[in-house]
Amino acid sequence: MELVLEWKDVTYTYPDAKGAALAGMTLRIPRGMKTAVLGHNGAGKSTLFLHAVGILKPQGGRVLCGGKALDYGRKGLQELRRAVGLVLQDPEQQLILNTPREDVAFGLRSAGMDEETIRQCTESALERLGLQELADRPIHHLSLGQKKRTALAGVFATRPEVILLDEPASYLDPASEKLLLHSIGEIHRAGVTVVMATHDMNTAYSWADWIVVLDRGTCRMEGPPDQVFVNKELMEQLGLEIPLIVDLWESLPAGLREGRAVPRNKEQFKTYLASHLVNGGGVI
Ligand SMILES: Nc1ncnc2c1ncn2[C@@H]1O[C@H](COP(=O)(O)OP(=O)(O)OP(=O)(O)O)[C@@H](O)[C@H]1O
Repeated sequence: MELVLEWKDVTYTYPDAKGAALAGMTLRIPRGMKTAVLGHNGAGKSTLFLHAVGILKPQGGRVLCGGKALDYGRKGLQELRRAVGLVLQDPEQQLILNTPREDVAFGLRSAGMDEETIRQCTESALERLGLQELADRPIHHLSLGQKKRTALAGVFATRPEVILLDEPASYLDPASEKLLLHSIGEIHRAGVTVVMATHDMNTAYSWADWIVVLDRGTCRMEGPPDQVFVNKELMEQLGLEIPLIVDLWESLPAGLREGRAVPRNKEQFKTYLASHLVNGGGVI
């Protein structure tokens, strides 16, 4: 498993804070996978991300990108920010210019690209995220979901190896969340490793290939979703919900489940039920 990012025993305490935000954080993000970072409020998700882009520097331990320890010199940080993009939870903190087209181009200009490349990369990012029709609309006229997709387009346009999304779906209605998840899928299909902090266990289970579970500044579990979520005891201990699909699956008689992987999404579950249950519950 090739790793794109790694935290090794990282500790960090904010100035004036009582306890450590990261208290010996050791975790791995595999290259190319869709990773969900789970954990309660205050578990350390945002602090983890701020370390990945070098905004915060470990007080103990190390952060690695592509197998190399981060270099906090000016050049090292410039390189790191080309490799790792961060999309903040609140797009208002990320969007600077007046329209999506101007804002996406601004990020590329800051990265020192020539005007023709800026134009091409801007158009391609807007198209990939389905924003062409909104490209020249004033940003303050966009909905929250559209602003979030614009912020994502700005980060994606610079073509980082990995994009970290800090609770991207927060405050979105289901339709806007679906659109945003589609956009995130497009970015992953374009070859970017995508890492998403989320409180939504159902989305994490269906969406992610790799799950990390944080608790009080440490990583308590990492692995594929079907291995992580079957550890009911730990999930309960951490007060995290079991995804509905896993819960329903486990309520089926053991004989029906034996030797089968837990369905990953509603469609797989429905297909399974349709082929195994007939006439109001009889088992074929
Ligand atoms: N700027 C800060 N100054 C002091 N303490 C902070 C600061 N930012 C975060 N903390 C503390 O560090 C710990 C980890 O916070 P962090 O924001 O990383 O958690 P989180 O998992 O992202 O939480 P949430 O789900 O609420 O966004 C918490 O105890 C929090 O109160």
